[in-house]
Amino acid sequence: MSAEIIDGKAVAARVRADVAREVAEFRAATGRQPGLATVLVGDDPASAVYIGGKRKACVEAGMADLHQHLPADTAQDKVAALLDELAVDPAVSGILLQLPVPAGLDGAALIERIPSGKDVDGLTTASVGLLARGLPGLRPCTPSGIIELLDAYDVPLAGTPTVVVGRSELVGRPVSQLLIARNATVTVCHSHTRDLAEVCRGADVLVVAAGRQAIIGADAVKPGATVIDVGMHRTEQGLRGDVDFPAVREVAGRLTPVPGGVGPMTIALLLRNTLLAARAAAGLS
Ligand SMILES: Nc1nc(=O)c2c([nH]1)NC[C@@H]1CN(c3ccc(C(=O)N[C@@H](CCC(=O)O)C(=O)O)cc3)C=[N+]21
Repeated sequence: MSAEIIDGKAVAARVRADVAREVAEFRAATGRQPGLATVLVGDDPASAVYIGGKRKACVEAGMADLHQHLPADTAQDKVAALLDELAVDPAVSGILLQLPVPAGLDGAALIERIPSGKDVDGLTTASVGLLARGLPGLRPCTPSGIIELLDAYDVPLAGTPTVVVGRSELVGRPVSQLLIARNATVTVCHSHTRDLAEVCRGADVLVVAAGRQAIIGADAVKPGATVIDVGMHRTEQGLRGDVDFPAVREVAGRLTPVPGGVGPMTIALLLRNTLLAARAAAGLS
């Protein structure tokens, strides 16, 4: 039996269409336009491609594209000063500092300049704290995109044995917390985990965000499990994930592809967060 392939592109298109409709309603009700300030420092080609995708999606959703590009050799205090300007600019609903920043800049310190109300990446210490506390706030885009995908396919989470592979700040930790908030029974694995495959085989939902190509093979997947692959590796054969797709496809019940799985959801949830930030700033809920 071959797994059902989870269509992240289709679910993301639905989310984006919903956001576009709600942006139009917001503009009609308030006379204001939500705006996203993407900040790119330097000319890393991969970052330029990602930022391009985010800006295009932003315009398609009816929001203002307030992109800022700084040269790679910009000093820390100059980047900080730009972020401080954006923080108080009423036209800016959300700020996204593209990571990684060039060597020599302290990305973590720069992220902290973003006020939590404009933190559409959900990466500031304030946003992380709100998530940990279960208080309202902007949630990181990739983790919320994963939850949205699971919901779109009616994957039950309450009480479900769920394994997350990876404990990064960007994905592993926050997705674990979102899953706990949905009453999943969550186990977090990482580079120190003993017998990774055996732990993973206990999961009905397996989220793989290890950053290592093909770390999850068929031996690590319970027959019928739902497998979410967050990995992204550029290889000579094309984009690949953290999951050995052809092998796991024969065991899993549902599986996300790379590309076309989690990636498009990240952008869709960034748009949703920008709309939520604009609404909160306008005093709407
Ligand atoms: N502050 C910050 N926030 C981010 O959210 C952030 C970041 N920095 N730095 C880089 C990573 C990467 N990221 C992706 C977004 C969309 C796709 C995406 O749409 N991928 C498509 C295809 C992409 C392709 O073909 O190259 C897919 O998987 O189908 C991928 C990766 C956001 N990131």
